[in-house]
Amino acid sequence: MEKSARPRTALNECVKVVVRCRPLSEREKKESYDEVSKSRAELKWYERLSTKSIVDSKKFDGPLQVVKVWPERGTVQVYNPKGEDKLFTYDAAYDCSADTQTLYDEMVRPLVASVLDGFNGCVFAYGQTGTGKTHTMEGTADDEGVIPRAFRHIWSHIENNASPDVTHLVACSYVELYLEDVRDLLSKDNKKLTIRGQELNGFYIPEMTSVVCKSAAEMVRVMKAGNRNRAAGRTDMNEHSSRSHAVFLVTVETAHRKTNRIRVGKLNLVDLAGSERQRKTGASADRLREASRINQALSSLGNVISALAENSPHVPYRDSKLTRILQDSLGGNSKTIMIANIGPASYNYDETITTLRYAHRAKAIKNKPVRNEDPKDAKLREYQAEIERLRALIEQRRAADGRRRAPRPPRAQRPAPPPPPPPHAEEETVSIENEHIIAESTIEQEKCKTEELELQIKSLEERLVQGGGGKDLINNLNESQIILEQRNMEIAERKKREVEMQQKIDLEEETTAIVTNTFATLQQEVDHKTQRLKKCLSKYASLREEMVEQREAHDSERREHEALQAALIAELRRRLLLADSFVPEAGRATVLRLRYDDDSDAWEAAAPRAAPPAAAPPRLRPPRRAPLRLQPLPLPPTTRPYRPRAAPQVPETPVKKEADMEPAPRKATARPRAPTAHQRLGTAGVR
Ligand SMILES: Nc1ncnc2c1ncn2[C@@H]1O[C@H](COP(=O)(O)OP(=O)(O)OP(=O)(O)O)[C@@H](O)[C@H]1O
Repeated sequence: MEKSARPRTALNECVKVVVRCRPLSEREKKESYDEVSKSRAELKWYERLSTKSIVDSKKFDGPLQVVKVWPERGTVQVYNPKGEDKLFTYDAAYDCSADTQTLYDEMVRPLVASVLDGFNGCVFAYGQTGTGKTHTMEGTADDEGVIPRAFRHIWSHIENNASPDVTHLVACSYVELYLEDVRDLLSKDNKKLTIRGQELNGFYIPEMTSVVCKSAAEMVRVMKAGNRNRAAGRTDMNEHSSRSHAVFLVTVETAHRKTNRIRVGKLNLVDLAGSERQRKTGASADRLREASRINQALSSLGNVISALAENSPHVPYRDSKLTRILQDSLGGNSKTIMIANIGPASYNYDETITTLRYAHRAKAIKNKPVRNEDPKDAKLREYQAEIERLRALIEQRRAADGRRRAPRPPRAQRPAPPPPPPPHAEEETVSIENEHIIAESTIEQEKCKTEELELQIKSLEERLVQGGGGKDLINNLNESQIILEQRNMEIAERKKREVEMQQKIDLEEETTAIVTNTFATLQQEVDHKTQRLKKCLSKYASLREEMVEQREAHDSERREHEALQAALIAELRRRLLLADSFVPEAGRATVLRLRYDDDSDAWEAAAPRAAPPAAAPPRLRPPRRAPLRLQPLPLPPTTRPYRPRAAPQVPETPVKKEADMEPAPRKATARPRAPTAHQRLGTAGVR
């Protein structure tokens, strides 16, 4: 077996993080701000920024832009109304003047090139709603997005590398995750799909539709067809908001005849739904439900990013379907780019800071990309085997057909049949004719089947792209363009490295100065150290401030979750009461019961309780009598106090011996009993 020229495993590779800031939208520009309606934070901003000559303090139109991007350093600065500005550094940062072409050439192109070389790749756009995720991934008529650019890149590569020894197969799938349901956007009825697999071996979606494409234009058509099925809606933040997470999967298989090897690269292009604060969401219950699910999935994604960044032993991939789908892209076998989209307006300050923090954390995630060579599930191998099988079948059929059609030996050479009985001569002629007809129809059928097989082979071969080795002028032009773009990218990379080096040098110089500095006077030393102490104190203060902010953000998020949950339960209760839980005969509503459904991972209303059976006629009981109370009767004043009467004198009987004694009858031995209270009272009453 020929040894691969390049290593199969790339070194552990960190997730690359890019920040893109969109311009102020037309709506934002139109919003008029006067001094009265300005929030206190906004006024603070104005004060601070006007002292820095960033804004004109007399001009109060439109929200403030509080984000400043330094593309040459990959740094994003956010003006902070409370204290020091916040600075975040990434692999690249683009301001509102940058187009998607620049972003693609500098960051995404190398990743797609790796996919064409058999690696897995993922580009995902993350950010608050309305910050330009769909704009970046899908693009517009004027500015094509990352996805169609990747299609063109793939096909220009295939055309440029066309050779009879190389065969390609390109297939696309498109799924969306809406309210925790995975749906196939390329199937007729948007059927629901199941994610299978385990955390150890990876998750996969076995039943999703896979469409084989033969050009970039065909892939764009597939994407547009899927987009028509995608859940979208209007929110207060975005006219056309994506309400689902969408994953476009491109699989590129390349077979090399000489090496007899197949490389399979998979590219996940993900447009996440935007996170949205409840207070900024439209109030409808469906919107609340959507927003709650979107935020839930995004917070699971945040937890996975945090766990990976902190090298935690447990990464909660299983918490949501989104994190299951993205498992390989985050900490697995993939090269990944995260595009964090932000808006520049001051009223989105909190969301912008949250996005930037997540993006900063994602920089620490290490992936382990491996080139996929000769995987078992390569479709190309399946197709090639099927073509071989069909060809062999056709050969067999042709051979059999040849034997059937071979000229029959002349009658003289044939063994003489036994002489037929003369009366059946006519019957025999008919049977021979029938035999002939049957044989001919069989031959016809066989011919049809062979043609069918040939058509099958043709359709299979059509799916595979095999170049004839001729590169035309346009392809050459494309190739030189690609080379030029790669050179530009290398220059940008070098510049970035220079900046990084400069930062490191500055840091080193600062530390060595402490050690090597010699001070002429004691005062000089005191001044220097005071300055350093001040710096340390301000750093400490900013870290504390960040901690407090994070806690506040966490608390407010929790409060929002709770409020959202309460709103959803109230809505559910209202609907159920209206719909079917009211039992008119009983004249009262049944008790609402909620149960937690593990499959859908949600609270659901349990089936309403059946109406109570018609009330049975009441059993008639005798009326309860008042308890008998015995009252002492008042005694007449002349009555003497009661004294029991003395027992009557009974004459003494002679004592018998024990042996002679017979059991005396009870009555005879009955002792006089003390009178009962009743008797006593009764007697008293009579007296
Ligand atoms: N870089 C940009 N340049 C110009 N316009 C932009 C840019 N980014 C976004 N926009 C515009 O901002 C609006 C919102 O963008 P988009 O729909 O892509 O946001 P989103 O993040 O996908 O929102 P959601 O999460 O709600 O789907 C669109 O009108 C889009 O054209």
